[in-house]
Amino acid sequence: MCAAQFPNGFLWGSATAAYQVEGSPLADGAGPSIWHRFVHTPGLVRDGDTGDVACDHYRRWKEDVAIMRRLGLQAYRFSVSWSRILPAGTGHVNYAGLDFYDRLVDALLENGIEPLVTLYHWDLPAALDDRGGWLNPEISKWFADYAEVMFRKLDGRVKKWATLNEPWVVTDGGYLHGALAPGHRNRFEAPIASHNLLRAHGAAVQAYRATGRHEIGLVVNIEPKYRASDDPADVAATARAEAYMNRQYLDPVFFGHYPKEMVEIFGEAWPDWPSEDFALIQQPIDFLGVNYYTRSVTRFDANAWPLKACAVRQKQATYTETGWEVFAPGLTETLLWVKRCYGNIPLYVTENGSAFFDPPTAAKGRVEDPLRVDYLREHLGAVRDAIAQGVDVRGYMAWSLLDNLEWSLGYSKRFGIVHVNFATQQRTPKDSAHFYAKVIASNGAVL
Ligand SMILES: OC[C@@H]1[C@@H](O)[C@H](O)[C@@H](O)c2nc(CNc3ccccc3)cn21
Repeated sequence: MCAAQFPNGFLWGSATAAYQVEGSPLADGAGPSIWHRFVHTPGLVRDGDTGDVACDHYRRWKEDVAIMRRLGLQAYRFSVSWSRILPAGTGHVNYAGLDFYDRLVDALLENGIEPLVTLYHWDLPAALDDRGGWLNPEISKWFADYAEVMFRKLDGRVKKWATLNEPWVVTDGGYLHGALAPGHRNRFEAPIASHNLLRAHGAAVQAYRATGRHEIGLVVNIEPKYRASDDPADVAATARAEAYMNRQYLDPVFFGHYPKEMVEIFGEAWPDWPSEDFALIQQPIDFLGVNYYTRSVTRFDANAWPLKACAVRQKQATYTETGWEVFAPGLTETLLWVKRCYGNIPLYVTENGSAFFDPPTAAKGRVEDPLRVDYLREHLGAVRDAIAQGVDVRGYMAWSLLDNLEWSLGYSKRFGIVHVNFATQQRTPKDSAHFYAKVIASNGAVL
């Protein structure tokens, strides 16, 4: 393999998530999700933005598949809205909701695009939140039953499934700091939600082994932690941050136990877990999805709750609109770290991307986004470097296909390689999309 090339069969794609792009949250019998509730609670989302319309992908999916085809995408990672399938989260199946994903998958396959399906990307049915949601241990069965409905409908046409997207964000954002749905701020709830997310992941993998015939994995966000100094307090803070964000989910799945730092971080709020839970959590998976955006240079901070650690801004670095340092070597390091710590399990970079302000371009039909092109080029080079060092990376999904609802930040941050005019819903591939198309067509040789 030439150093400048990616392996034959490397899977080039892009990614979205249901609540961020679909719109029509209650159409055709769908039930509300916790994000539908969250965005309609005044003051929680910037500018009062909601996912009521978003990118109108629920209605414009054919147009969006055609855009993917024109860009030469080989794969499309998307998530299923649980409450479209099971409006109350359990029980009655809403066949109109199933039909939407059935048609989308068929259209992708007809256009030579492989679907990668995420079962949970943060949009819990509101009816299940009313029953405790991720705090109720029964959710492992609720989730497995939902997953089985999807497996029976789509498995075979869908050959790569992911149970959860970023359990760390679900817990840290939704239960510890409260910036994301369902907006709890409770250090006793966070570990329970985390643990039940992992139990639900394990139960869904078990269900897949009984009904599915292809591959299933987990998607985690990994942000490599670099210590700000050799001061023992900074070294310890960095170890806590790495355990909390990067190992809290991988250690249970691969080793059957939590990092030892979790007790130190949560103290009395960290329960003694039933040992039988880890047999469920440790179901073997076929691949790991890694979402990488940035790194964190980390120091001790006595006031930073609960980690007593914080990030140190880097003077010479470029930062994105979300305040994340552009640091492509961190992606190589992350992929090598996963291989070193957990073995050479097949990896997909399931999300990588950047939010930059896209200045209005004089040329009609063109959106110049040079900073996003640079970010993409540098990070694809980082993936290639990890592959050259023996990491089994099998694909890359650019985040995101479309500008979309950036959760509590509303539409203020644009990650898309395709621009969306939310007033008209017009899609315009950005320069980054045209660059990515050339990368795909050459299997990375243009990098
Ligand atoms: O923020 C960009 C994307 C977001 O739109 C996706 O839905 C989500 O999967 C996603 N995860 C990250 C990385 N993790 C993260 C870290 C801190 C706060 C929020 C997300 C970035 N993104």
